[in-house]
Amino acid sequence: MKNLVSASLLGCDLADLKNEIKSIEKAGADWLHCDVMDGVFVNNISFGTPVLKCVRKAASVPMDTHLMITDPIRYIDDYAGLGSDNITFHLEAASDPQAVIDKIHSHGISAGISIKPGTPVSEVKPYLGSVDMVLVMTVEPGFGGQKFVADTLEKISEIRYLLDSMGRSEVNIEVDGGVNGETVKLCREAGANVFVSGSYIFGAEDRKAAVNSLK
Ligand SMILES: O=C(CO)[C@@H](O)[C@H](O)COP(=O)(O)O
Repeated sequence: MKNLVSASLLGCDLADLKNEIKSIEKAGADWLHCDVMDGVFVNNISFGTPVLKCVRKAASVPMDTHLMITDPIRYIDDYAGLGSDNITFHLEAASDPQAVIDKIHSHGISAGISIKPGTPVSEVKPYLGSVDMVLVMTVEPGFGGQKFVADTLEKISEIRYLLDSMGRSEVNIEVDGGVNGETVKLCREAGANVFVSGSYIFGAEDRKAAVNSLK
């Protein structure tokens, strides 16, 4: 399975967004990871539709939208409509996760489901047959620059095992939080193939080398 790097815009200089997008695309990022936070599901507020519309115009690579918001079904039409290629929502934030997956799919785009470090695999298992990606948070969602939580590796292996047993090996497993040149190896060994990175790649002197080290 191909390794992909999804650059988290939360780690860039937001006052220079267009140039930052161009720079990280030139460095080889495969996707742009856009963290939408509502200050309720997580203790932080980031950006929303007005900013992502501008990101879509400035970017050439797929937009990987990560909704860290309560009751995400309310906003699927908006984030699909502005040009997201994938929308990932949190299992913990949705009263009917299957309805959210179906709504994302009704727009003809990829659907991801995410779990926080404390959420067991058993809770996401019922949805493994219908999602295109599982995002395992490797930090508590809300802030960039945190330390990788190694306990999450076991969950990645378990999800990869379940997907393989179901004949769904093509489903991506994405990891997000504290991903760098070292922790990426552990994630890959456990079965992840999409690596979200903010501070490690945007903070690097040589962004191309940093992106390559993740691939
Ligand atoms: O979703 C989040 C945080 O909630 C992430 O996408 C972070 O933005 C990743 O940042 P680093 O840990 O790579 O600095």
